[in-house]
Amino acid sequence: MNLLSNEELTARLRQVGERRYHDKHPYHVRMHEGKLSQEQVRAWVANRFYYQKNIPVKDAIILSKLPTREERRRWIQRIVDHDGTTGNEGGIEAWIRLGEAVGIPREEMLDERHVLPAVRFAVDAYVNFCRNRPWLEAVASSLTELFAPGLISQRMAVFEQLYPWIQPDGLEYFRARLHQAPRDADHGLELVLRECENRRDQDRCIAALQFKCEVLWSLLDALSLAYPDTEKSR
Ligand SMILES: O=C(O)c1cc(C(=O)O)c2c(n1)C(=O)C(=O)c1cc(C(=O)O)[nH]c1-2
Repeated sequence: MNLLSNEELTARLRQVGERRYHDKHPYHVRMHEGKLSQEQVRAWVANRFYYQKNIPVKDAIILSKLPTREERRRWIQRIVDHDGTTGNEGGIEAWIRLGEAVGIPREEMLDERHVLPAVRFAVDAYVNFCRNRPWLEAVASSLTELFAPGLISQRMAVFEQLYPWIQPDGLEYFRARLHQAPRDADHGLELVLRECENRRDQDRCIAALQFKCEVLWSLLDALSLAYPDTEKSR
C-alpha cells in the first residue's frame, strides 16, 4: 500500500470524525436540540468529569514518551491547561464550576458517585491505550480535538439559548477550549504528519482516532442506557 500524502492522510483522519465523532450520537444530538431533561444534562456533566480528570493523566503518559525536549515543552501546556497553575485555576476546576452551574454540588462531582461503570471502563481504556501503544498512536488518538472547537462553540450557544436554567458563568470551561483545542490539534496533526514513516504507521494513526471516537461514543451509550428519554423530555 502506498504512503498517503499529507493531504490524503489529513482527509482520512477528518473522515473518521465525519463518520464517528460523538456529535452524531443520539444523546448528543438531543442535547443540541435542547431536548435533554435537567437530569440528563447533569448526568452528562458528572460523567464527563471522569473524562476531564483523566485527560492530564494521559497527557503526562504521552509527555513521558515524547522523544525531544521541544515536543515535551509544547505538550506540557495541555497538563497546565487542565490542572491549572498559579493565577489560572485550570480546566478541571472550570468543569467543577460547570457542574455547580447545572446543580451538581462540588463534593458530588469529586466523589464520582454519578460516574457510570461503563464510562469508567471507556475512559480507563483511553488512558491505557496511551500507556500501552507507541506514542505516535497516543498522539493520533487525541486528534478528536480537530473536531471539538466547532462543536464546543455550538454547545455554548445551545446551553445559553435552550437551557436557560444553566448559570452562564458555568460556561467558562468551553470558552477556554475554543483557543486551546485548535492549538492542541495543530500540534498533534503536525506530529502525526511528520512522524509517520510508512503506510502501516499511517493506518495505525487512523485506527487510533477511530478507537478514540469509540471511547467518546461509549460514554454516551452508557448515559443513554442509564438516563433514557422520559415522556417529559421527549
Ligand atoms: O466537549 C467536547 O466535545 C470535547 C471533546 C474532546 C474530544 O474530542 O476528545 C475533548 C474535549 N471536549 C475537551 O474539553 C478536552 O479537553 C479534550 C482533550 C482531549 C484529548 O483527547 O486530549 N479531547 C478533548
